[in-house]
Amino acid sequence: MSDASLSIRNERGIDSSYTNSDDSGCDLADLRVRIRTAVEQVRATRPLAQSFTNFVTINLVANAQLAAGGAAAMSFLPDDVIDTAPISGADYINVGTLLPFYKDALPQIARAFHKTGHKWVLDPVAAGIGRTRTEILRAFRATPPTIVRGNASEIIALADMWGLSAEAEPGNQPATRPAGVEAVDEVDAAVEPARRLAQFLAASAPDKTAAVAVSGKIDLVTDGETVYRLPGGSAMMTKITGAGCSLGGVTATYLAVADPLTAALAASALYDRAGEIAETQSNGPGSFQVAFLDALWNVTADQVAASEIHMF
Ligand SMILES: Nc1ncnc2c1ncn2[C@@H]1O[C@H](COP(=O)(O)OP(=O)(O)OP(=O)(O)O)[C@@H](O)[C@H]1O
Ligand SMILES: Cc1ncsc1CCO
Ligand SMILES: [Mg+2]
Repeated sequence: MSDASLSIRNERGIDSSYTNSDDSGCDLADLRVRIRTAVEQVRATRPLAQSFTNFVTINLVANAQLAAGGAAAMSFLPDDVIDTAPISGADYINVGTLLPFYKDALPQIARAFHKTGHKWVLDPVAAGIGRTRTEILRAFRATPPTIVRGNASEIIALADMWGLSAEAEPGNQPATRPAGVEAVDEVDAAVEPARRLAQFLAASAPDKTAAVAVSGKIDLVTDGETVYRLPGGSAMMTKITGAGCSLGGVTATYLAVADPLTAALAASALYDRAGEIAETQSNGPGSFQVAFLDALWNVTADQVAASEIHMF
């Protein structure tokens, strides 16, 4: 694994330092093609990505999926979700606000997805908090998602919970947990947990591919082998609720048309570019959210694909 930093100037001139060769001869050039194709394909084919998500941000998740060019459907009933799965390119499950019946409903849905090899994205919101959430997240270990997307503390807590940290055993209390839904850890602290989680997910996937995405000031995406860092976005994204949740929903939208690594990178890059554009066109959290949805719609596939990506 090389620690050579490979950064490419994007169209907005955010970064101009090349500390490695250019994209030629490395996977990054190919990844950029895959990212651009995923963005274009979503806009051309409007894939459905169904969501079972929290009540706080459900509207933003659906609107962001539509603004990215996809289609949305929200449901909380296992029979609904399982019946719709065949026409949903990938599903999104977010455990932010739980009700008692979810303890049976969510593992039932995950088992059905596992049986059919249906792709899904997990957002382990508030991982480590509460017995019910912990039971649900532990149950997913036997029927894992294709992508896990969360903030650093959630990724660390989930890896601990699944016994994937060097010191952890399944069932032990996680070493860290978020403060409510907010991270208390830096993205860099989640590199190893994210890599181990991605390796675990890939080993259970029918085609042996998976990804983990950790959001923050600099996003991190890994397929278990290579770690990618994507800087950018806007601090205003933390002043609206659901930037992360809707990023998970849009990741599922891209997963409907792309492999897990491409889907996670495309969603992160799309959010970074849209956040930057929205910041220049808004005047506070309310107008930022509106400008952000517009930017998700208007940002070009080339802008997303040209994003600054560092590969480690
Ligand atoms: N300080 C920051 N500067 C720039 N972009 C940021 C910053 N913090 C987060 N982001 C971006 O905001 C989006 C959401 O990430 P965040 O880590 O806030 O998710 P989250 O904690 O799961 O959010 P939520 O649970 O409120 O939906 C990502 O696209 C990320 O890149
Ligand atoms: C604020 C909040 N509370 C439960 S879920 C959620 C959305 C951000 O994760
Ligand atoms: Mg979150």
